Amino acid sequence: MSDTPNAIDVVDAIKRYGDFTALQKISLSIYDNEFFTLLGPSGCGKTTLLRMIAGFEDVTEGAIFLFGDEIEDLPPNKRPVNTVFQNYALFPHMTVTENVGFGLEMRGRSKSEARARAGEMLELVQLSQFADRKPSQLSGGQQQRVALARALAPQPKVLLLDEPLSALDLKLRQAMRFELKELQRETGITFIFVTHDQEEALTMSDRIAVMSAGKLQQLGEAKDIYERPHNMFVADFIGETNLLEVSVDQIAGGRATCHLGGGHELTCNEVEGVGAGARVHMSVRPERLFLSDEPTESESLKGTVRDNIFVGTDIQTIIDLADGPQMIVRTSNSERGNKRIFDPGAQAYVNMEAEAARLLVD
Ligand SMILES: Nc1ncnc2c1ncn2[C@@H]1O[C@H](COP(=O)(O)OP(=O)(O)OP(=O)(O)O)[C@@H](O)[C@H]1O
Repeated sequence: MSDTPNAIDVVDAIKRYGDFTALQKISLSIYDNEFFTLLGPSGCGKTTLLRMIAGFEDVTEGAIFLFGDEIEDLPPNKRPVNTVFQNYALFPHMTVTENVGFGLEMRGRSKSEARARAGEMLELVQLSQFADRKPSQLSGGQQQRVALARALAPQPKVLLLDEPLSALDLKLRQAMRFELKELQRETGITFIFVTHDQEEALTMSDRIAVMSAGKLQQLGEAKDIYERPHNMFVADFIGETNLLEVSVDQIAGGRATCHLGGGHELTCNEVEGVGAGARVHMSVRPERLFLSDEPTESESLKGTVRDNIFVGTDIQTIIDLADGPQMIVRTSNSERGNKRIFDPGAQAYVNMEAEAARLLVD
């Protein structure tokens, strides 16, 4: 790591509202220039954490540092931080340029300076041709880009984005993901993005903090969180997964030997915190499974195909295991040449490599 201080360090931060603890001793660091996402279901405390960074909420216990300095006593308008909200909050009677320049004038910049900077920002978000329109004459996506331009205009070091895409329809939301990511790269500003949408988080973020019930569940790069979830909550919340209850018999050489309820033996990846004798869940992603009519050299579990569901990009096969619950196998259309699909009622083996099967700490 370089000597550049982290953009944000949250150290043992607790937030209480009366008797209710919204955040339970959260510690995390956000690097400078990073696209960082706080991801979790409604009510998990992501907005609370964002508002504490912005200075709209105080920290009950613990501390938050911005580029190495504690910010406890710094009011929101003195922090080098700006926020983009879900509902844009544009001024309806002002033009696009006036909306973008407004905050600058409030900060004491001259009218002409504010206009010039607004022009640059509108170029950045590719809205120069709409500079003289009123917000009501723009689409939802364009309005959100004006809100972004306005938030970026004062050159914050950190931009906080609170579910900024949730008011947009799906297609626009998907297009805006790339725009936001590009904007972050171009400006080099640290983005802290709040969402409950795991796909949004996976596609945009350098790193993701997964939260639930006021606790940090896991922090890591998107691929890492998807492929190596630490616990049941993360495995279940991010993407789709098969969860099987297993007993751990032995751990050796980075692999765990386990068995299912009916006794069938399986080899899984070893996971820190899980020892021999434990009864835990094993998670395996549906796209890491394949079907065969004979057992293979991989881990093979016998079952009966219940149904095949066509979901556009792939086929979802639901299979009742002889020795356990149902599993879902996903076969992408591009793999259908070399992976078999079985008709409902057929006997088949569900196969997985040991490295795809992951034990979870509950
Ligand atoms: N001012 C407040 N007084 C009391 N409780 C609050 C207050 N603000 C938030 N909470 C509670 O704290 C918890 C976390 O809220 P927060 O808004 O941070 O969740 P969130 O993860 O951002 O959810 P959402 O995605 O629904 O916005 C919730 O249970 C909420 O009801």
